Amino acid sequence: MAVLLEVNHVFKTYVDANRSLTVLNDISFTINKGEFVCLVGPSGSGKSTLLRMVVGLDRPTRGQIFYRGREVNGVMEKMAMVFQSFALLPWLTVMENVTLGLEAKGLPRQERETIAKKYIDKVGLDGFEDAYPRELSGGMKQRVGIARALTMEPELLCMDEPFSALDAFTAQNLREELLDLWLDVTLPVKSVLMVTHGIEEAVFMADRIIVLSKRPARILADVKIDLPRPRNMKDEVFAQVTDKIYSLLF
Ligand SMILES: Nc1ncnc2c1ncn2[C@@H]1O[C@H](COP(=O)(O)OP(=O)(O)OP(=O)(O)O)[C@@H](O)[C@H]1O
Repeated sequence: MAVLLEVNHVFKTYVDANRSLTVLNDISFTINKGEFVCLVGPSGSGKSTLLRMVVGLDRPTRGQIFYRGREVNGVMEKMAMVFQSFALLPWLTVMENVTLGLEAKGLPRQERETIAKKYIDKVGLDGFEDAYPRELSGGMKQRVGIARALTMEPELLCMDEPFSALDAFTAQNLREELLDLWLDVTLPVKSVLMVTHGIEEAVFMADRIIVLSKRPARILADVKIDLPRPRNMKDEVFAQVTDKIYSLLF
């Protein structure tokens, strides 16, 4: 199976004038083409730090991260990020927010808007192109965040707690839609790496769950989730798998 991402003995220590804080302690794993991988762990264990390094927004103190064999050093093509806080610019419309990354790439306006429209439609925001973020619900704002990431046509979509700011009903709808997007063969997204606090969410979505220890984080387990899809959170086996992950953490 093709390896997309390789995280190789990564350490991260934050150093400032008064202290040094080791957050990640020798993290290694790979993500294959086609996999949906969730990263879970206690608060402050360095999950967001790891994700930021994967997409090139930060650098390991030691160790290396490779994307298709090329070392990640700065933001790379083929990867895009969706943030918990949506990260929308309030003074821009949906269309303008979605085209931001394409603008940074220097694409002409017409082309930007054609690509953006495709993904605005894919996430169900057709008709909201001229709306401003303040006019949107939380779920719609995150749809904008997802559409913006998709315009980068990533193979690996990285997501940092993308549903945790949403109400339960909206979050579940978006989880199911995200799985549809991941399985949609017309889209470039092949694999997903998602950080989450929710063990149930991870078991619902992932092929594999990587469990981190408390800080400085090591990998406690890399658990394959073999449940058939679509998964049902009310199933007995679902509860058993969820309990197994909880027991690793608590
Ligand atoms: N730029 C930074 N400078 C110094 N310390 C930082 C920086 N970014 C994060 N940290 C610290 O590193 C630790 C890990 O943070 P991180 O956000 O990666 O954890 P997390 O597992 O994603 O947490 P949570 O689940 O609460 O979101 C925290 O103690 C945080 O305060």
